[in-house]
Amino acid sequence: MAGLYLASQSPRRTELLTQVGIDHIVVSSAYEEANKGYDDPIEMVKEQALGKARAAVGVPEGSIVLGADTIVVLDNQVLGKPHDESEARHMLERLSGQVHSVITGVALLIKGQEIVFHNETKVYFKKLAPFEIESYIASGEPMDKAGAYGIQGKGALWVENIEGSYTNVVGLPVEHVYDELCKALGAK
Ligand SMILES: Cc1cn([C@H]2C[C@H](O)[C@@H](COP(=O)(O)OP(=O)(O)OP(=O)(O)O)O2)c(=O)[nH]c1=O
Repeated sequence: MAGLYLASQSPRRTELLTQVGIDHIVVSSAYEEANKGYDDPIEMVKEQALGKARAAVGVPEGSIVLGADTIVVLDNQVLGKPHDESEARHMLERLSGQVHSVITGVALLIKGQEIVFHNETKVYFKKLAPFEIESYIASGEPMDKAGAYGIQGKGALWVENIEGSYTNVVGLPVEHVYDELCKALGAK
């Protein structure tokens, strides 16, 4: 297989690929994310993922490139990464006791094709007490994560149930990526 280049600075995405044995090289992307101006959250994450993949830096000709973008959607409103602690607090207060979706858009540039897809997971959140939100914010965990929580960290305490892919919530639906890679390479 041609080399796979992951155009992402997210430590979770490279960890997930490594965990399932998909060899890859991490590179940066010159793409500037812009979460505004989209009516449809699914179109938005797909566009952002494609933008990140297309703008991957230092990728040799003929390589496979992977870009991804993850958001939380609650009541048709998009929650991205919080800009500051007060935004993180506001997001967690809104997620408390509710069901939300985590949507990841994925773009694969492979053999001259652009394969773009998304994956959606429903997440059922417990009710959070104010002291829990405050200590979570103090831990610093929310700040680089869509919706201000990490299911793979302390946020796991608040997740009652999920419907769909767990790895999708963490930032990359590896089972879906694997299937698309196999299809594109004619391996399965
Ligand atoms: C909901 C949720 C999100 N996240 C993370 C995954 C993503 O890294 C992040 C969403 O931000 P993204 O903009 O998708 O990704 P990123 O900025 O971290 O990395 P890059 O653009 O370079 O690829 O939220 C978790 O780690 N756990 C969770 O439970």
